[in-house]
Amino acid sequence: MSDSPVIKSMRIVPVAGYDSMLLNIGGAHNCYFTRIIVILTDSAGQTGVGETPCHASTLQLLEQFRPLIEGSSLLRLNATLSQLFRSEARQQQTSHTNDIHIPQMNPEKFYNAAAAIEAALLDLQGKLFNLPVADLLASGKQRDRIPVLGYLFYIADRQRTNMNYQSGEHEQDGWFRLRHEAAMDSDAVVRLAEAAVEQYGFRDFKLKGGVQAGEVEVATVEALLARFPDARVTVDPNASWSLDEAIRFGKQLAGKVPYLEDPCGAEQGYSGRETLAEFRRATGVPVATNMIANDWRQLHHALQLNAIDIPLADPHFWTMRNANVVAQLCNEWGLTTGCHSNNHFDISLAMVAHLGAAAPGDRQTAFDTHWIWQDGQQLTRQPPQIRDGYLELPSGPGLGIELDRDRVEQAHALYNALPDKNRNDALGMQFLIDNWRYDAKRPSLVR
Ligand SMILES: O=C([O-])C(=O)C[C@H](O)[C@@H](O)C(=O)[O-]
Ligand SMILES: [Mg+2]
Repeated sequence: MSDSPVIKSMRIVPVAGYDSMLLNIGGAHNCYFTRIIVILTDSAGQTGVGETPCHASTLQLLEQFRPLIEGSSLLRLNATLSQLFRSEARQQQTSHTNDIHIPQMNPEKFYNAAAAIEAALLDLQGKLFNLPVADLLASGKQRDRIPVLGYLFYIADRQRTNMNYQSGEHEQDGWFRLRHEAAMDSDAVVRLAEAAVEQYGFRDFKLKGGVQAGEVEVATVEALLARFPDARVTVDPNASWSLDEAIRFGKQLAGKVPYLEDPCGAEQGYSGRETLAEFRRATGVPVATNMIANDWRQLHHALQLNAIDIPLADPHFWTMRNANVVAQLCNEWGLTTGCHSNNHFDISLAMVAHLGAAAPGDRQTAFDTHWIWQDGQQLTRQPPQIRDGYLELPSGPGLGIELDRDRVEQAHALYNALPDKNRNDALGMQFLIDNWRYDAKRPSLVR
């Protein structure tokens, strides 16, 4: 024990990358997305890494946790993380919001910070024991490849903005070119899906909804199903449909989609958990959520109401270990395991791969990942690969990835050069619609 490695230093590195003009209820993704990389170095000279969404308050929290992490024993990871969870910062941030997809309104910075630290510690422990992180999660490694879905978006015309969206014009035809081009109708989204299948072999798709009128988005789902009759296709309108609309669209799609994600939310004095329970009863369509079951207390209420079938436990919102516990509960209680995602680099991709690899049982729906929008901007030497619709678990101990230090420094320099460092999806949207403002109950183009 006295020889066990000790954490010598914690480096907190905000980084930025490029994104397409992807539409959601919160507006249009900026041309830049930001993340935080935590790099721990231990007394044996090993490094462990974690990644999490970036926000100024998350950076502050990570700084606050530095004295707890530096000097801690790697073998006492449980005690260190327990201390973190007992900290005042967590007590102050227990409130959760439905606006989880609008990061500037998301108060879960404690979890974001804890998730990055926990992942980096697990990476180090894995290296110490020569085990993959999946084997350090309570259920242990169950598989080597994880089904993931093609996350499709309507894409706005970047040329209508003066923002620094990348063009992809130097790319050959195919996914890497198309992902930068406007895609505002079903035909264009089907073309995107075709290119994504060609590149990654997906059999599952999710359309990010909450953008156009519900009828239009349902028609896009049907167009995808017509083109890929054997695929599993769903839509996530981020609770922008009313309960009545959700039931109407749910009945239309019943039997055709494996689940609907947050089809409705809080309205007229009823909570999102209550309206989703009514939606399930009325339609029989399974419900996935990343909006109303994001901590133990919310999950408990959601399950008591029979409101959901698939908690999309994102390791960045729960931490990897807690998300694995959710997966264990899903397995024991007849629910389905899934995972939410935002734009991310390949360290998060590895975190998600290990989480999926450790989920027990076979009721696992294809995990979300936004990686296809960032593929090519890796911060590691050999990013995990998506082939044939599966994310392959990297081999090697820990998370199985090796940082590319040059690329990390470049991404850090890009972050430092950004004028506005916190995410604001209203900005791009205002080029499309004057004075556009977020409205939780209206798709972003319905104004
Ligand atoms: O509700 C969800 O699935 C998300 O939060 C995903 C986000 O909407 C993501 O697509 C984004 O960040 O725009
Ligand atoms: Mg969602």
